[in-house]
Amino acid sequence: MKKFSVCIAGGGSTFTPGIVLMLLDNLDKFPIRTIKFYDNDGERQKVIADACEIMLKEQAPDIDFVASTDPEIAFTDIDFVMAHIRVGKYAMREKDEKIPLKYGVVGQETCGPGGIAYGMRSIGGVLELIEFMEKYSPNAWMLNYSNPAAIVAEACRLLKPDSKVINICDMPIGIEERMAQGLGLKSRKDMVVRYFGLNHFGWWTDIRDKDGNDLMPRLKEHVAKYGYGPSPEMLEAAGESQHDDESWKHTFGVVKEFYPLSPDMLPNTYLKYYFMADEVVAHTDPSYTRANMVMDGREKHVFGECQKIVEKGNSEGTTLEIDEHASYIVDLARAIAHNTNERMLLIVENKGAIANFEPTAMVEVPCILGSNGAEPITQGEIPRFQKGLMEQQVAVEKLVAEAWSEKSYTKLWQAITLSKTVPSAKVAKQILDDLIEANKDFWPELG
Ligand SMILES: NC(=O)c1ccc[n+]([C@@H]2O[C@H](COP(=O)([O-])OP(=O)(O)OC[C@H]3O[C@@H](n4cnc5c(N)ncnc54)[C@H](O)[C@@H]3O)[C@@H](O)[C@H]2O)c1
Ligand SMILES: O=P(O)(O)OC[C@H]1O[C@H](O[C@H]2[C@H](O)[C@@H](O)[C@@H](O)O[C@@H]2CO)[C@H](O)[C@@H](O)[C@@H]1O
Ligand SMILES: [Mn+2]
Repeated sequence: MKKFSVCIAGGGSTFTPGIVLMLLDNLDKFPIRTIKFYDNDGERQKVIADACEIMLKEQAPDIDFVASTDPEIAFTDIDFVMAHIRVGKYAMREKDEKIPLKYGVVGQETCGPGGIAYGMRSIGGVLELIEFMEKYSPNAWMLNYSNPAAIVAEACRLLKPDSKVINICDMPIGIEERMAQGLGLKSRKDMVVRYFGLNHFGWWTDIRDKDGNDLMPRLKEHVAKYGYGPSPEMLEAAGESQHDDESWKHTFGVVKEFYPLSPDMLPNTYLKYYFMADEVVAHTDPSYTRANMVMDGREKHVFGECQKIVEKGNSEGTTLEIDEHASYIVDLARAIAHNTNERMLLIVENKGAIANFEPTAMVEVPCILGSNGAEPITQGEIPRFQKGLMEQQVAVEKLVAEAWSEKSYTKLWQAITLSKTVPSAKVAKQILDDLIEANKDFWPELG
């Protein structure tokens, strides 16, 4: 089998070690000859890279490894770029979350004004990665999961329409893993799903097993009681091994509050930021947001473990784990490399997949993925409620991409005003003006 060369862009990400371990665990399905890391922060990347180099030597000494801040070194002779950058890092995520909260508005990484601010930083970073890939490895594909994926995907459509980029989010995958567990299935892959929406803004309409049996009634019964959280029986059987993070536990469980709003479908968790905005704000500590939790939790853990590996010179006893959940990245790469025609939820241009929705919207729908890229599977017409919500949200996402490209203050003000999370144009302007000040090193100057 051909061996592939992979560049992980955002080598210094907290997700990099888990993804490297996952790639090592899948070498039989996706053989690798080279792994390169690219990051524009060499110091941050070095901690992760030095530890990963040790783990690679232990488990797969034949794989060449390079970590660099030089795009020519990192992007030359590459088959796949796996992109997970965070432009502005956690310091800017913290501002994205805290500035809207000052005005009583949801402060979140990808939803509302925080997601818009992050989008205005990410667009330039991701487009630059595409340019590096196309310059140094023109036949390569980019598998992008840098957030905010909805806005990044729209910017790719608008500004790099012919580039070989696949945009994907792991949230439906994470939720489907929980559904499968609840149903007692071995894997989420034992389910065939129909789903429609925008990224972090969608609904499952049909879920069946491989024999075509309808699984929705059992899932609905569970979600009505526990959201995507575990039932008491599941908790007892699994101990606390589910997702241990309190904040995620809450996000999965709280779905039961808004599921009855449209009980014919199963909603994505992040709809809580739109349907429960007031409660989310009321329950958020504006001086200690999710960014603080992640810096104190995942970032400290991953960087601490990497430092220990480097000091000891081996990975014995490390608590770094294979990110099983990220194996969808191998499925993606294999689908393109081996034309597996796998069915996956991807973020693609609508072009009629949702019949009664804007053809140029970047929607999240099941697709068949092969060596020519993604072919969306038609989801038919969607109801007025979801259509109305999605029309508002897609306009926000398109206005952000246009505001970045045209350097337009007015379009960005319109985008923030239009977000369902924001109460008025006046509040939108106050938030925008604070965000401009905080982002002056990252955003284009707006006129
Ligand atoms: N799509 C999904 O479902 C999904 C799931 C999980 C994480 N993510 C995304 O993955 C990314 C990484 O998350 P994290 O929490 O590990 O962040 P992180 O801050 O730990 O890592 C991001 C890395 O990107 C680097 N970086 C920033 N700008 C860059 C640029 N222009 N060029 C090259 N490198 C750059 C940073 O230096 C940093 O090392 C984020 O965008 C996050 O939102 C997406
Ligand atoms: O607040 P963070 O940094 O922990 O997570 C933000 C990301 O959350 C999503 O990924 C989740 C996934 O949905 C869930 O099932 C679980 O496994 O954790 C993941 C994050 O650790 C989301 O899809 C991303 O886009 C967010 O960036
Ligand atoms: Mn996501």
